[in-house]
Amino acid sequence: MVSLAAWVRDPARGVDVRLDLAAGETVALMGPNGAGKSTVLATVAGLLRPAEAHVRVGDRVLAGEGQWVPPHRRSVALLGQQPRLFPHLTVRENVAFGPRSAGRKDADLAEHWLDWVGASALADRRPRELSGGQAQRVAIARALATEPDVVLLDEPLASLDVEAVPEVRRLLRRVLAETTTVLVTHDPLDAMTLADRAVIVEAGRVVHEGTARDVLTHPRSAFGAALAGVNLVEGVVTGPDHLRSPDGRELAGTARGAMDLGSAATATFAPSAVAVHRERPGGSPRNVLPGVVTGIEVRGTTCRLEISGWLADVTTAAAAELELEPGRDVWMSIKATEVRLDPA
Ligand SMILES: Nc1ncnc2c1ncn2[C@@H]1O[C@H](COP(=O)(O)OP(=O)(O)OP(=O)(O)O)[C@@H](O)[C@H]1O
Repeated sequence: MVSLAAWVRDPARGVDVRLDLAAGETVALMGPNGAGKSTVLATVAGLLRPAEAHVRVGDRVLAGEGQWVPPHRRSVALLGQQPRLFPHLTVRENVAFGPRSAGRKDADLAEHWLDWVGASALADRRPRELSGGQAQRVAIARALATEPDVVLLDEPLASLDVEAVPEVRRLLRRVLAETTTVLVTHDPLDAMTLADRAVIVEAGRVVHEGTARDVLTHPRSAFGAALAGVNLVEGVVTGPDHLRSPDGRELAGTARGAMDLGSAATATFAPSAVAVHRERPGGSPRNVLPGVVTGIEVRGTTCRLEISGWLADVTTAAAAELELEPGRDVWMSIKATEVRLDPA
């Protein structure tokens, strides 16, 4: 196994990111939409040639120092959300394509990798005759059949049906164990369970890197906090147990350290601590704040809502009953005991 070092600088896209992976390491590359993740992967794969790129795999220079190695000679496999199999070729021919282009006539190679992903029985089918999970397994076989030094996975589970995810995830775990891999994912659980390290990029820059657990449990950015499933509000101390966010929202919480009036602090609270109402709730000592629903993600029996920048988890039944939809005005209530205040 070999190391990967990449420095991608693309002023046109506002991207300036360095990645260093030890041989065999798996790094989860995470960040909001437009942060630059795909730009980094495409550059390493040789599909994009930004203003400046230095890419080294082991002791081979793929980009920089006057070199630009074309994609098919990089020994770098990129697997995206969509399997992108050739529609007119059978599954076997799809898997054999990479090694054949590289001059390897070894017919057993395709069979070997199809077997490895548990897709031997599908060898004579065309891509249109495959389910999403099957097609992604074949795409993994096709990527591995070239025996790449580096594997780049761009949200490989994102477009799969929920039922197909566990099997493909299991397969990916085996891939990761055998190669140097960059995994772009939005799923904190995948980052924690599949990756050795996580690198968070925001607006084209690395803002945090470390073990996945550390990055996700001690988030340094609103994105990291949202990933970890925690609301993180940065603000100013306005009372012994109070914080005001830059947009003027006041939160009462439980202080975990000395809170000096006027100093910076953060409030963190779980999405499950947020109750959502159509009408302004009265009564008990709670934080009661108005908001607008900006996002809804159904996750089985629960529903993750984004309400004016904060995350709230409600049951799917409750979301239906409240007729929640993007644009809807709602009220959030959060118990002060559920809001943790930390001096910055
Ligand atoms: N073909 C292009 N030409 C110019 N700018 C682009 C192009 N594609 C993307 N960009 C810009 O480059 C920046 C980085 O985009 P990139 O696709 O790398 O982000 P990303 O982190 O992969 O996002 P996502 O999670 O949405 O896939 C963004 O500002 C984007 O608008």
